[in-house]
Amino acid sequence: MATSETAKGGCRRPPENAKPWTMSHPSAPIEVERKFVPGPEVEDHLLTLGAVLQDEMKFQDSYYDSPDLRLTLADVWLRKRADSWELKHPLVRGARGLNGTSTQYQELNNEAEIICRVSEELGVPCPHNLESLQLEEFARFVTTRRKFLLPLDDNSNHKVVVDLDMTDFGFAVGEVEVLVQTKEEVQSALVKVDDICKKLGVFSISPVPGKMSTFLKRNREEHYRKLLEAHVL
Ligand SMILES: Cc1ncc(C[n+]2csc(CCOP(=O)(O)OP(=O)(O)OP(=O)(O)O)c2C)c(N)n1
Ligand SMILES: [Mg+2]
Repeated sequence: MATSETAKGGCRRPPENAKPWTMSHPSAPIEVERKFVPGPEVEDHLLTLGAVLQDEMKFQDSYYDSPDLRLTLADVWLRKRADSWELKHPLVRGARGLNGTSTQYQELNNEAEIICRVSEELGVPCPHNLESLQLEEFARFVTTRRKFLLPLDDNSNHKVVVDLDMTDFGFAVGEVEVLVQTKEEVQSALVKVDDICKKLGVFSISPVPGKMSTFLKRNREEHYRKLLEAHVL
């Protein structure tokens, strides 16, 4: 996480000849994830697989976009979780993070990098802080999460995390997630995520809606419709 000095002290711009949206970022992990509908027996199945409850947490997410929804229509998701800014975007600019029934997004947690990426997407010069971009909050909700960690197996060195989430608008969803550092690792992470979903008995052949998609469907119909039209959700 950037210190506020880093964030306010100016953007670290990429080199002139770089195309940052199409590069891999050594510091930015790629989240490979599959959502599922959690049944009443899912925790028992997790324990049978040797998972341990790593954490129980409650956090509020606030999501931001420009008034013309330019970020989310490009499948770029800017949020403030607790006091930290976070950005998720597809691995290649113009592509989508939803690939079949799983998702792959690069995650940024460094505030200076986030500011530059957001301003790049908006087509404006990179400012010193996000507030200057006059983004608007379009969603805010609280999630209660039980985070399970699965044991490493012999065939894969991927750390698999399973989150069981419940939102303050009464929506429950589960996620099987692996973080990798390079695009080359994505395929094997996908295999691992699918394998765990099958072992948990939660493998679905169609995409399972997440918290955001459900929030927008219930609260921001027009925004939801535009994202469907743009094939973002
Ligand atoms: C199935 C599916 N999920 C997300 C998207 C796109 N998208 C919508 S909102 C959004 C941002 C939130 O990502 P998600 O993993 O759904 O939320 P959460 O579990 O709270 O974040 P974590 O704690 O794992 O970092 C994305 C990527 C999509 N198109 N399809
Ligand atoms: Mg997630």
